[in-house]
Amino acid sequence: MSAQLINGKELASEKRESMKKEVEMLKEQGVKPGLAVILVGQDPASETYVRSKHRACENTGIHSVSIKLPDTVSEEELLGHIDKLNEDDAIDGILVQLPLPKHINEDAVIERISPKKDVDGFHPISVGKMMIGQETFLPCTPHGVLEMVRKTGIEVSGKHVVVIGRSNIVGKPVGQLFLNENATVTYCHSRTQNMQKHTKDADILIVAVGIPKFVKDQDVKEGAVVIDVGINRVDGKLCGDVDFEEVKEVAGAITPVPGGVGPMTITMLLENTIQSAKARVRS
Ligand SMILES: Nc1nc2c(c(=O)[nH]1)N[C@@H](CN(C=O)c1ccc(C(=O)N[C@@H](CCC(=O)O)C(=O)O)cc1)CN2
Repeated sequence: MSAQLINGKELASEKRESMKKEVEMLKEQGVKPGLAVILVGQDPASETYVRSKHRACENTGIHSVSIKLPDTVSEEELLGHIDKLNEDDAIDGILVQLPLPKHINEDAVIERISPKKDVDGFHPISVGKMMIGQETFLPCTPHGVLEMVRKTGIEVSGKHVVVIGRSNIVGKPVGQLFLNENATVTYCHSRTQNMQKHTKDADILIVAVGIPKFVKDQDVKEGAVVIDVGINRVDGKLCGDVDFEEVKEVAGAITPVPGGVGPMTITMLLENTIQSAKARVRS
């Protein structure tokens, strides 16, 4: 393997150690950060992520509350739970695990969360502030990607960042965050013509397309940084959107799956919850 391995698990655990100290300091000021996680239905992957979020809170000293609702729950009942959490002074952050069942309007649910507690950074107010570079909660996966690149000592300013994918929770915001850091950003998606022409020109290639091993060695420039946001289960095994075995021979640095972006997603969620609790201290 020629590429440097960007170890998200290690970076995440370093960050969580310093977060523990921040939480201790907040507690000395009489504030225990609190996170509420709402899970609708029984999707096994979502259940795994929610369990990991609660475990991460517990290990960091953050109070966490779990609300589990059946997949038959009405949108109105779900919104009612959010209303109560918006008013709960012990809760600094609220998140609704996505995806939601089809009968529930995801946008309406996200918009019901108070922007002051929007630790997922998905509310239109948070998204708008991020776009114009104002301080706000940043979406966890995109922020985790930027943090990993920075911590690895990779310069972003002036670099060509190519994002494959344009979802609202990863593709679009990750490009915006890198643009805010003065990168030149290109988005590729299912209608992009001659995608390889773009990916081959990337200094930093971020892949969030949801197709197992979509990016091959011939798609990548020698020495490029490759960030794999994909989490796919193939024959019971986890793999990313990048063909790791091939691409590691060409890239300068690469994230693995598992152990790359995933653990950083949860770490940035903890950071947002602590940021929200600090705002509570100031108010
Ligand atoms: N409300 C939200 N819903 C969803 C988000 C989100 O940020 N907010 N993102 C994803 C799922 N997600 C967090 O919720 C998430 C995905 C993956 C991981 C992770 O640590 N993955 C591990 C592998 C774990 C496994 O499946 O065995 C890894 O990559 O090493 C954490 C969080 C969609 N929904």
